[in-house]
Amino acid sequence: MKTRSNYWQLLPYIRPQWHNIVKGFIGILGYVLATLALITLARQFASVFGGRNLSAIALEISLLATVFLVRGFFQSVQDIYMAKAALRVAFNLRKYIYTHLQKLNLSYFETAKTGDLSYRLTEDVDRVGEVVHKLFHDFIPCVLQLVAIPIYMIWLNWQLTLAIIIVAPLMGVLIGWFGERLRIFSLKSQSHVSDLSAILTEVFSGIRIIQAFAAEKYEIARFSREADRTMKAKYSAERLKAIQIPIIGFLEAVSILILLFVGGWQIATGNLTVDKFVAFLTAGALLIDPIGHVTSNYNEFKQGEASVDRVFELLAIKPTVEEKANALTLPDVSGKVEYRHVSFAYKKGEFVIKDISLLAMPGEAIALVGASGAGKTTFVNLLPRFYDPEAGQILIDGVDIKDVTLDSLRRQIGIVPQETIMFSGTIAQNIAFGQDAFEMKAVEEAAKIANAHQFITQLPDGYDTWVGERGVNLSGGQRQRIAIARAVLRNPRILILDEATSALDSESEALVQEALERLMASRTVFIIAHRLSTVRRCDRILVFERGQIVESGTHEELLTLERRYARFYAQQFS
Ligand SMILES: Nc1ncnc2c1ncn2[C@@H]1O[C@H](COP(=O)(O)OP(=O)(O)OP(=O)(O)O)[C@@H](O)[C@H]1O
Repeated sequence: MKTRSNYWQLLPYIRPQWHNIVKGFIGILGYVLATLALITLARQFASVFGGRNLSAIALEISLLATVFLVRGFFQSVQDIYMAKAALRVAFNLRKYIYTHLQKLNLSYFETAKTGDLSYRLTEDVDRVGEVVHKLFHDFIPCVLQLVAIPIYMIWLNWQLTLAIIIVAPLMGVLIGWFGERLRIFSLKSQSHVSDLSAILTEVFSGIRIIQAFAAEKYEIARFSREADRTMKAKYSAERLKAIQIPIIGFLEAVSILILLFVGGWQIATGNLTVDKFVAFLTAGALLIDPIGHVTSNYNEFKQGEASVDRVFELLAIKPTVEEKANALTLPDVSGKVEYRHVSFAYKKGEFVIKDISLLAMPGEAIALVGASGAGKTTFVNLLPRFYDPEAGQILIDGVDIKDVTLDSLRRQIGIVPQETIMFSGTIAQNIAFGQDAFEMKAVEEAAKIANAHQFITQLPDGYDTWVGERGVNLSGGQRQRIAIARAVLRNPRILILDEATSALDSESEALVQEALERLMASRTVFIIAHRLSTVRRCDRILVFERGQIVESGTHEELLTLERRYARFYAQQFS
């Protein structure tokens, strides 16, 4: 059971906008006062209307026109400042969530659906912004009118006021009931839409596999099922609104009929003048609009609450790798890496790394070999703190990596992954990834070291060639050399390389290999090695098995041992 609406959590994002909101409120106040002035003028108008005094009528009309103008001016003031406040709330919230997501652990993104995340950051945040806008721009002014106008009406004639508001409690109950049902339908519909968007992201990124497996029909059926659920949930909400509007409309009509009856009766008995009745009717007419708005706002708030819930659900996820409050900046290191009795489990109790100790000296190249699932990737992922170990310590140059800022730690570690991801931008921007300002000369130098300069200069726009989404296609070997250039430019003392397993043509492989060797020179390197040439050339080879290092030594030493590595070598590399 939810006790407190997540809407309250929006308060810290709304508060900084107070100056815009105050300006908007001045607009609202002016607007409500002008509305009350309209009612008074309507009463005066009714009293001069039958009097054949043309100049009095003209004066009243010009006064009415002026009040309408003033009212319009205040409405604009309110519109401008409230829109500004609401858009800023949405902007800040979106930025905050995005920043928060960047801090979450890899493990979160391994299970999260990217389509769903995008939906929450775009559509859901937009809807939250709309709700804030509606609240200040529509709801609060309407509520103010719904308070001010009835007070004025009571002052005019309390019996008539009573007649008009007699159905209000029933209306309130109905609006509340419909609102809650709408919130539930909305939550369902939003979760279906984001599932839909998750399917789309999955499908378009895996379209090759889908076509290769001739799974189009299967995917179309899956998409249709989800689209159908989305449609049904939306239809349920629309059907509910379609029933609600005439019911509320009928209740409004009933209250007007009661008003006409009581008014007619009071005029007949001499307890009410016609001009007062006209003023009263004007006030009643001016109430219809705010009642309609408050009803639809309430529905929108209930629907919007689903988005607010989904947005704050993201913010509630806490990163498990956290920086200490007093974290230090890791100074430039020489590259000595030490693992001390390190154990790690993705799931409680299921250890993937079991009590490993290791000392890597600056400049040492260490190959990690072993069967798939033995824990090699996990082991290296602990170094940049993508995960934190359950037990043990990892030190760089004698400093515990938990004592330093993530930024300063990760800046000292270069990673060349198996699959190079290209971000939308130019080749130069991709090499200088993560830097706003970079020297073109340095980028070119890095590309030269990475054996990438030549193919880049042959591209139509050279270093300015657009890659990534809808950009130029690069081969596997070219992408790898870009990744190497990225690492060269960063110039880290420690390197993590995950050698690509996919076969490159021999020319490309030679170029990549040469680039890697230049990159590795004089750095501490952990390389998940698949190529025999790499393994042999490393200073030390670690053989992983079920989360432990079972053999360690040079290629020759391990071969003479004639144990796992020798078997492995015979199977894999012969
Ligand atoms: N994010 C994760 N969540 C849960 N378990 C995981 C996760 N990543 C890896 N594992 C498990 O941890 C174990 C070690 O995996 P890891 O990827 O480190 O092995 P590896 O030796 O690098 O294998 P490969 O060469 O296939 O990449 C495996 O049993 C794997 O299923």
